Amino acid sequence: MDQPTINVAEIARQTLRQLASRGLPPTPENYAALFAELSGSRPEHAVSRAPRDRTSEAAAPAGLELGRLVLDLLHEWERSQAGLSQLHKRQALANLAAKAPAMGVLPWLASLADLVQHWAALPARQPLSGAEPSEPAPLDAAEGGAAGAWRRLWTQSLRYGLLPYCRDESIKARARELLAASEDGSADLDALTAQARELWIHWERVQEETASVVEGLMGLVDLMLDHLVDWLGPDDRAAAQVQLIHGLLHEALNPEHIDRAREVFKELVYQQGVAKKSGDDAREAAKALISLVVRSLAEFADQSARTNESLAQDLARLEQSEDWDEIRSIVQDVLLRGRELHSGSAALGAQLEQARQEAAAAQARIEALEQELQQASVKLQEDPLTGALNRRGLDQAFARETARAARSGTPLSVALLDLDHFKAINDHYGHDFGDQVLRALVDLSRRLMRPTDLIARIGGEEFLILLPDADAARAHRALSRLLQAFRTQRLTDPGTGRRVEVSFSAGVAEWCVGESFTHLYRRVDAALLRAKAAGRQRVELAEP
Ligand SMILES: Nc1nc2c(ncn2[C@@H]2O[C@H](COP(=O)(O)OP(=O)(O)OP(=O)(O)O)[C@@H](O)[C@H]2O)c(=O)[nH]1
Repeated sequence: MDQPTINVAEIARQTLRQLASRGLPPTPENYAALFAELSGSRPEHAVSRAPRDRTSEAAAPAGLELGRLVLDLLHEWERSQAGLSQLHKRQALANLAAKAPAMGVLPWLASLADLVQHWAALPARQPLSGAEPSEPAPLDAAEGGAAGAWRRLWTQSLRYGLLPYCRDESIKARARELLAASEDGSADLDALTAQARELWIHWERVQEETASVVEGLMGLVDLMLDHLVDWLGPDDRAAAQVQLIHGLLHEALNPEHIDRAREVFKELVYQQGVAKKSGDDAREAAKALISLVVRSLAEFADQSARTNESLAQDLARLEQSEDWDEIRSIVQDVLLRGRELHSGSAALGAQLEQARQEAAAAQARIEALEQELQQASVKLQEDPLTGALNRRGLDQAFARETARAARSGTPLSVALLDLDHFKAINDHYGHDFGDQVLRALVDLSRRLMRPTDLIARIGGEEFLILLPDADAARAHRALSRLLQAFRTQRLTDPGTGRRVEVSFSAGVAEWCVGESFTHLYRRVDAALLRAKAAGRQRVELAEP
């Protein structure tokens, strides 16, 4: 026979009505018993007809005591069991709740009791190493919850923000450990916090160590560079390069400066290598020449000693000889020895001349090599379009000139120039004409300014001029003259043949002893900006 379909919600409503109409206390036991009665299932508990009192709960039938169950559930919910995450617990309860409508209250409560019993049977989770032995505060790992979002944020920060940048293996290992623990949804929050705290303390210590290593290395580099200048001797160029490296490393320790310092150093090492090779070659050639001369002189002396001895014998023979034929033969011998001596010295002369020529050729080769090196080094420092110094050349010139100015106590000024409306000139007359303007400025500055002044192209249409032995006022006058000449020079429009007037704006500053290039540039750039803002075609003095 078919079982009638039970409407659980309707029975639940009827149960509540019955509880009220029978005047029963609304205890879970009474509700469960009445529910069973109405639904036709076997009543597990007798309905307590007495008004609710404290003893009635204690007297609830064995097997399922709701109060106990609730307390146990609470306890197990808060406890951290080994191998059981909060997420698992939440899911288990959610699953059970979903089954409630189909199960009936008592079987459902029995399942809940089973579940709680299962949790209670699990041993407590061990706290993570380093954690304080305190009551664990579980991490709420529910995927959609705020705690879950925080956990994801935290683990992502560790994974993508910290781990890839850990150079120190010990930090990396600790961060990995912490990441693994954080990703395990069952991790205890207090333990994680303690572990994270340890990581940051360790991180701080490693950073401090790294900083002190860098500081120590910088001290060492300083010491080495100082002594390098002494070791290199009176080589102005090399000393300027060393000074440049020094300055670069002291301005700001960033990869760009370190790269530039490394390049300058490589060039210095190369130049010193070539200089040493040239020195070695010259020494070898001189040694060969001297040894040849000594050998030849010894041979000559030997030969002349032998000749002298023979001559002495001939003379003795001559003094004693009375026979004309013998005398004639002695004279012939003497003449022969004289010729031998002469030809020996002539051969020696030829040998010496050949050795001299070889030494001269070696010397010429060395000079040519040095000249090539010099030219290659100059090319490396030149802007190919205008022939002005490039940034690299300027760095070296700045190091050299500031060293010279500091040594001699003479002033040094710089001017920063920027062509006016150069974009419009390019757009209107074409890029080739623009290039011509750039070259014209460099040529003019070389013709008009002192031979010791140096012009460098440091940007598209930006130039920097170094003016040794010029204070700010003098530099200002020099730049104003250059501007005037630049504006009035003949530059013709390639299309119409008409004269085109071009100009520049400039800032001028006098270098203060010890001032870095960056600082000086900032001052002179501010003056240039003022010149632009004031209408262009002018030279402005920088603030001290
Ligand atoms: N012909 C040529 N033009 C260059 C070169 N390098 C940079 N330029 C141009 O220089 C122009 C610089 O323009 P802007 O920075 O706007 O400056 P500007 O037009 O001179 O304006 P102001 O400086 O404010 O007077 C750009 O059009 C660049 O294309 C180069 O080597 N040759």
